[in-house]
Amino acid sequence: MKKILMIGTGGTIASRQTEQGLAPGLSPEDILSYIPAVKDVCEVHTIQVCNLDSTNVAPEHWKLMVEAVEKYYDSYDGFVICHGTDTLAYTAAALSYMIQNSRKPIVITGAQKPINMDVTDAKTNLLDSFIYAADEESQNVNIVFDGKVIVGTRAKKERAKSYNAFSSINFPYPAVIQDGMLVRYISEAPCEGDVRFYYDMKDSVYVLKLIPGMKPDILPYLFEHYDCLVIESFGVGGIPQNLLEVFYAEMEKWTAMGKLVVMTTQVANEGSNMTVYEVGKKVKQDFNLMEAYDMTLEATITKLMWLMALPETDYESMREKFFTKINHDILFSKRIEAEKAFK
Ligand SMILES: NC(=O)C[C@H](N)C(=O)O
Repeated sequence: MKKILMIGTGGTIASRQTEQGLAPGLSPEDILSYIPAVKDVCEVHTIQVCNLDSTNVAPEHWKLMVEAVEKYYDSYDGFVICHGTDTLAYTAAALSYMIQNSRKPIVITGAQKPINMDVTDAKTNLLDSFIYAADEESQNVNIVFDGKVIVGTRAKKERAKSYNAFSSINFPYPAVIQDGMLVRYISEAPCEGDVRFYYDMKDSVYVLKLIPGMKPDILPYLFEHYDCLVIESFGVGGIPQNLLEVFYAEMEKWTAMGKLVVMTTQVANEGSNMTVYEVGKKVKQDFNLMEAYDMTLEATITKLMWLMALPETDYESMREKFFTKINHDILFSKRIEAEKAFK
């Protein structure tokens, strides 16, 4: 029987009703006691690294999760992390960069309703997670939620209340769990070589969401105070005319300092392509801007945090690494090649 370590971090799954509203209070052992059927799936031990509503989860807590996985990596066959849903997609993406090439599965799950409620998705999500974690083929970082498996870099919380809170963006669901049975649609070759753990994440990233009529006055502040600016543009990508003058002036300084600007889109599905419209093509040409293409915003942000913390990484190698696929995060390799030719 497989040995799985369950790592508690808090979230609704671990929450109790209090006078101030729902708050995490259950221990991993308490949570586990609600799914006695797990004894037929795998042997589970538990630890807790924090007990937070995931609104409060930050890079320092990702580090605690990575530490727990590394410390117990050789003693267990897989890991199930219980997490709040609000920032679960960020944590799954962050852990995809912080724990790479793991032959053992790291499964992240949570729930929309506490496990101690009569009507809850928590029991199914948790039991499904153990079923997935105990499967021989499972590896790397994945989310198990509402009967679906979502690759760690591909999730987005798209529903605030429903049980099907997460969607897989620009990537298929590799597996589903139906009536306690794992159905795998996509198999991949087992990871070879050693698992790699990373601890440093540089959080000097700002996400600027464009709105119609936005004024350029915020740009100099952002360019001065952050090492990386992710611009959530409209459609396939472009910069509005009225921002351009300030944008160009700041970009000259910014790129000379080796800081990063990455363009992405507010549209959840299908990704960016700045070369389509005049509003995007020229800016991209002039500044050799990076584009997130089909990556999720969560993956884009956490990949940049990971990249910026790597030792002695210059702009060109950061750019190269940003476009290198990790845990299925980016697929538009043809476009990337075109982009290289485009420079
Ligand atoms: N469903 C949930 O888990 C939401 C909760 N606020 C959290 O993210 O911790």
